[in-house]
Amino acid sequence: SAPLSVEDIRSDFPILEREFDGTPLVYLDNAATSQTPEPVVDAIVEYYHTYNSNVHRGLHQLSQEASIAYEDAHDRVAEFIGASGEREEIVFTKNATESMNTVAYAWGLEELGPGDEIVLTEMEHHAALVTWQQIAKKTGATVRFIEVDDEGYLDMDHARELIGPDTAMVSVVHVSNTLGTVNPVSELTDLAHEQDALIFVDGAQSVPHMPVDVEAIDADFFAFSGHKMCGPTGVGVLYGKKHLLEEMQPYLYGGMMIEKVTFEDSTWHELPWKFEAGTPVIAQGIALAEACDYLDEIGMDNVKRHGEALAEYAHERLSEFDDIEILGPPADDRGALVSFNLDTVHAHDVSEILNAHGVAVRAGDHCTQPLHDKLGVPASARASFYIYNTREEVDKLVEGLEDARELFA
Ligand SMILES: Cc1ncc(COP(=O)(O)O)c(CNc2co[nH]c2=O)c1O
Repeated sequence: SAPLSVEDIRSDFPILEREFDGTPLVYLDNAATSQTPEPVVDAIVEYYHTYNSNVHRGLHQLSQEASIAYEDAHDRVAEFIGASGEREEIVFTKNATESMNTVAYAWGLEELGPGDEIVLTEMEHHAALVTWQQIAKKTGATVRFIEVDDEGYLDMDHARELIGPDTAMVSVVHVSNTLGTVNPVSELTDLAHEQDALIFVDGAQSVPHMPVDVEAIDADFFAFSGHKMCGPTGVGVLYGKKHLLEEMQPYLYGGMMIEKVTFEDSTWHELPWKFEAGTPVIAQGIALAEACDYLDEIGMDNVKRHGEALAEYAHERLSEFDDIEILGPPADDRGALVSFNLDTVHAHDVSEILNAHGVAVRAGDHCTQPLHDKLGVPASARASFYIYNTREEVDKLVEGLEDARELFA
């Protein structure tokens, strides 16, 4: 694909023209949520303007149109991540968190028991860590954590030690939303499968930012959110290998997910509808398919290259300060984000002062409290990049930090 034209891309995001009392917005909080391009907004508006209807093949024209668009959106998302099973391997949820809970309840609650082990990493997002921690408490299973080293990499020797015959599930974040570490998910998948364990990959920070081929990785489950990849809030994706989703029982019951209901019992609809109880995320799912088109038009290799280049530049600029501690791997070996702390200034104050410069970063624990505890920091500030950000915006970040330093000197 042709090299990424940031100027052309920015013209698709009117929000980026916002100013606060004359100070232009510099949006660097993309790991929390990305902005939404006009074609995706237009897809939502077109749905509500022209074919809004409930799905599952009502006999009238509107429902037929909405049903086909919603069902086809599953196929489009499958294609985006290399799932050859198409819609049968793609469940639309409301977000990555719900996708992870779906497997934890529909598989974990049924399959796990005392003696079984769930292997996580110390850098997991709460969406995985708390979910598996609580399922372990309900089932008597044990959660274990692969250690993270001082550079923010997984200790793979420890991984090989932990993943063993008692391991039932490995759950690993593909790209850490705090450290920017890109984990070796193919290697971890091999380690899990050697022990007849399953692996769940949290792709919330990878699917939006790089080419992902779930079958090349051979992950059993993969989760991500539409709102981090130019889609709307309200739609997440659970990819699961077809045979696993076939074997799993639903954990949310109601309409749409059934085949036959009697007063005594019920049978379930085919995949993926078995896992989509009630009226689904229709407009959001259709818009997510549009977001896949938008990103593929740019080219995921370009998206990856652009985000990593900005993170590398930010890392280099921040490294000019001897009072800034950067979390995670070196500049040239990370995803599209940089978390850091400015000595003497709490991350929240950094974020406040950056906001006064129009710069939007996230400050806090980024839903990785145990990791921050391990690192010995209560919080961090995080700049995270996407397709519409520029080097000049990184420079604005640095200017804001220089102001923060002076204010708190
Ligand atoms: C690695 C990772 N996993 C799971 C989630 C959950 O996604 P959700 O269900 O759509 O919320 C996030 C969201 N991370 C962040 C959300 O806000 N700031 C963040 O860093 C994430 O970064």
